[in-house]
Order: sequence, then C-alpha cells, then structure tokens
Amino acid sequence: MMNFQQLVLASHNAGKLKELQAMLGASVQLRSIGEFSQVEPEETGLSFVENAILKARNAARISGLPALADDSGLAVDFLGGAPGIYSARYADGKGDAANNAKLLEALKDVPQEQRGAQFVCVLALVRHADDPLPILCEGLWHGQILFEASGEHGFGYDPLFWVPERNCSSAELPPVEKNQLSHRARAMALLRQRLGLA
Ligand SMILES: O=P(O)(O)OP(=O)(O)OP(=O)(O)OC[C@H]1O[C@@H](n2cnc3c(O)ncnc32)[C@H](O)[C@@H]1O
Ligand SMILES: [Mg+2]
Repeated sequence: MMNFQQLVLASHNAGKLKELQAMLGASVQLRSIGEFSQVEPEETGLSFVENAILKARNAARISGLPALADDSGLAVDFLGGAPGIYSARYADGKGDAANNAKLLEALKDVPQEQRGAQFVCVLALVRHADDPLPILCEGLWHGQILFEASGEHGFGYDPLFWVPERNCSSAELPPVEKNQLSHRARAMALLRQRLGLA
C-alpha cells in the first residue's frame, strides 16, 4: 500500500478541510488545492461518485500530488433526494444562507414525520491524475430537516439538520462529536481502513 504522507484535498470548502484533517490526524497532511489554483472545476457528473473522481483527478493534475476529493450533499426524502449532487448550487450559487432559506421554503408545509433526510459523502482518492483505480468510500447520515435554523458550528446545511441520536442540530454538536457521527466521518473511517491507518 502506498504511503500517503501528503495529500492534496480537492476542495475549496474550508469546512471540509477542517473536518477531514481532524479525522485523519497528524500522520497525513492535507494540503488545500487552493495553494495551487483558485479555479473550481465544473461538477458535470450525475452522481456523487463521478463528481468526486472528477475533482480528485483535476487536483492531482494541477498539484502533481495524490489527491483526495469529497463530494457531498443533502438528500431530502420529500424532495425525491434533492438537492443531492446539486446541494451547493441549490440556490443558484448564492451560498449557504440562500440554500438554507430555499430548503426551508420548499418544506414549509411538510409535517415533521415527512421531513426525513440524509447527508451523503463520497470520498475519492487517486494516486495520480490518470489513476485507473480510484479508492471510493461512501458515508450516509440520517436525520430530519428542522423548521428553522439552529446552531453555529459546522457549515452548509448543518443548522437545518436534526440529529436524532443526539437530540440537536448538527450545527449544535461540538465539532468533535460531528466528526464521530457524520456522513464524512463514516466515509473517512472506511478510507482509513483501506489505507491501513485504522
Ligand atoms: O466541491 P468542493 O470544492 O469540495 O466544495 P463544495 O462546498 O462545492 O462541496 P460539494 O460540491 O461537495 O457540495 C456539498 C454541498 O453539501 C453541503 N454539505 C456537505 N457536507 C455538509 C456537512 O457536513 N454539513 C452541512 N452541509 C454539508 C455543502 O454545504 C454544499 O452545499
Ligand atoms: Mg462543489
């Protein structure tokens, strides 16, 4: 197995970098793709897997380093799994606050018992840009969409995501706890096993 002391993280999302670095610990240093380029690749895939691979290959090409990508999002049952892979672009690129407002509006008349949702995370690791065998790991986190935002931690949809096993929103969880329970934590636990770090 290859020794990944340095990986480039194919993400321009500071929240992801913080969480993933905390989960990996000190043995692997994640370097942001932002050190190499500010240009974000277009996420043209139709699945989390395709977009994760696309982002990882792009980062490996630009940096010359092995690359890890995270493609993630929120799949809401009542919305047939939307916004899904379009979670970051749900409110046409206007950002987290606009995404959250649009989601609350879409669910405003939907009762509690129909507000189930899951966070999805796919991690893709490529050893180089043309790697024919990317490592892929997936994690899901089940919860419900709240009627209003609550909590200051985390990022993105965290203030709207109710975590039944903790009775609070994921933005109310201390970061250490989110990093033990989340979709990203589950995907990362699998990746650590695959890399022999677990
Ligand atoms: O593509 P990169 O550069 O990694 O950064 P991004 O923010 O665009 O990331 P995605 O394309 O994977 O889109 C993920 C969306 O899902 C949201 N999301 C993912 N994980 C989340 C988490 O742990 N908590 C809250 N929202 C999350 C996030 O805010 C984005 O709107
Ligand atoms: Mg993105």
